[in-house]
Amino acid sequence: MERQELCNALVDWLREKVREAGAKGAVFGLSGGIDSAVVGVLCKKAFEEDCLGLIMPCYSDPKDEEDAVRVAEKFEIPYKKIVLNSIFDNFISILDKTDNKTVVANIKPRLRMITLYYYAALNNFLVVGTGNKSELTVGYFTKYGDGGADLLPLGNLVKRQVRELARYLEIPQDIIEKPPTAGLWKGQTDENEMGITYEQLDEYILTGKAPQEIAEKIRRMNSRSEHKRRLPLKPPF
Ligand SMILES: Nc1ncnc2c1ncn2[C@@H]1O[C@H](COP(=O)(O)OP(=O)(O)OC[C@H]2O[C@@H]([n+]3cccc(C(=O)O)c3)[C@H](O)[C@@H]2O)[C@@H](O)[C@H]1O
Ligand SMILES: Nc1ncnc2c1ncn2[C@@H]1O[C@H](COP(=O)(O)OP(=O)(O)OP(=O)(O)O)[C@@H](O)[C@H]1O
Repeated sequence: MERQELCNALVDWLREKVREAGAKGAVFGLSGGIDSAVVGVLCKKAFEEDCLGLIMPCYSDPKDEEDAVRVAEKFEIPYKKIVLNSIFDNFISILDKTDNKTVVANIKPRLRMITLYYYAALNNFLVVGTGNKSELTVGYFTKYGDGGADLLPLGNLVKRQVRELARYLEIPQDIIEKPPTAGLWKGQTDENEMGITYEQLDEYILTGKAPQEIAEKIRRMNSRSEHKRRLPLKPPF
């Protein structure tokens, strides 16, 4: 599909799904990264003023917050900033301590999910998530954290296609080129943590081609994360 055609189709799809739900708009987290910038611009095109970008720093890099504000202002996306630092601190202070940084870091996307659903209910909006096909394929998201959403407009696009769409939408170049990161701890990057590059992952998803070792790793990650892409299991009786 041509980029313009794809953009229009996604905007129409968002409107249709929101209308079918009896809702009137969309709320989404604006992180300062490319995925949420694309989602924000698509939602603005679909719902005009009936959309809301939430900027929710939780000990996040201040540069990301600046980038999120820059996107919101450039595209006139209504936005609100909600700092989650103190609720995060309070929350971990009542939990058992652990050295497992992923377990602790996953609280951040889950606090954002709670905040997004609060504003969704307040405004009769749906929560629009930013997950793309590359992340979904290998389960690179927090279950019921950033994975908790009502609609995933980028869910059938690999990261490379999201970048193409971002260029078409005129997302600032430096945001398109930032190394993708979940921002859960200092220095984290998606590619380092996953142990594969988006180029390898996207190529495998689109063509089935990858060096054997990489293909096996992707298949393993896909199979281990199956539980994140389905509803919780229930007994068959
Ligand atoms: N077989 C199974 N059947 C049913 N449930 C199963 C299960 N295996 C684990 N689980 C459950 O899943 C939990 C583990 O999943 P989860 O809590 O998500 O934890 P986990 O997958 O370990 O961590 C999330 C990963 O996503 C990354 N991330 C997070 C947020 C945003 C982004 C991004 O770039 O956008 C990336 C993050 O850096 C980390 O590597 C277990 O604690 C367990 O409750
Ligand atoms: N500080 C934040 N404020 C608001 N929303 C956030 C923030 N951090 C993450 N999110 C939300 O969670 C989603 C997952 O973001 P994350 O930063 O983990 O990686 P990503 O998948 O590379 O997305 P992006 O390219 O938008 O940063 C974001 O797209 C955004 O919707």
